[in-house]
Amino acid sequence: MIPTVGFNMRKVTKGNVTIKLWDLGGQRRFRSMWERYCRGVSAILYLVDAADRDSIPISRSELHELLVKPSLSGIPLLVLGNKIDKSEALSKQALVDQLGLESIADREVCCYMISCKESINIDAVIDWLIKHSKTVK
Ligand SMILES: Nc1nc2c(ncn2[C@@H]2O[C@H](COP(=O)(O)OP(=O)(O)OP(=O)(O)O)[C@@H](O)[C@H]2O)c(=O)[nH]1
Ligand SMILES: [Mg+2]
Repeated sequence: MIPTVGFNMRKVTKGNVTIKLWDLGGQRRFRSMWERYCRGVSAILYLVDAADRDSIPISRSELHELLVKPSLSGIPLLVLGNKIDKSEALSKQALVDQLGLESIADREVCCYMISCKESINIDAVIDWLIKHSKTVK
């Protein structure tokens, strides 16, 4: 698989709900775009590699830097710890602690541990997104 270069847009339909998703590149050179694409959205989904323990401090600072933007205040946040199929993956509690999620007080925050590879908890993610989607005219 190729890392996201810039961004991709996808529409996902479940039942009678269609969700428009922007997949933003995580590489350093794309991070300055995040705020622009998060403005006005129904929810922000922040996906981290829970098995890449060395990168968690950077994920933490980039997340908190994003969330202080006044344009994004109050937007619900779903943090996903991916790759739980790997033995070195952090536990949910360790991820929540290391990302400093408890300190986020200005919005709804939720965290799920998932595996894209083994399709673990993906349904819960889609249900959360549907619950937080806004109806557009
Ligand atoms: N073991 C395991 N590998 C995964 C899982 N999800 C993705 N990968 C692998 O992780 C690598 C990176 O995935 P990508 O989707 O390309 O990367 P990305 O995280 O979107 O990267 P950016 O777009 O740059 O943020 C690929 O080799 C994937 O096959 C998972 O749940 N478990
Ligand atoms: Mg990507």
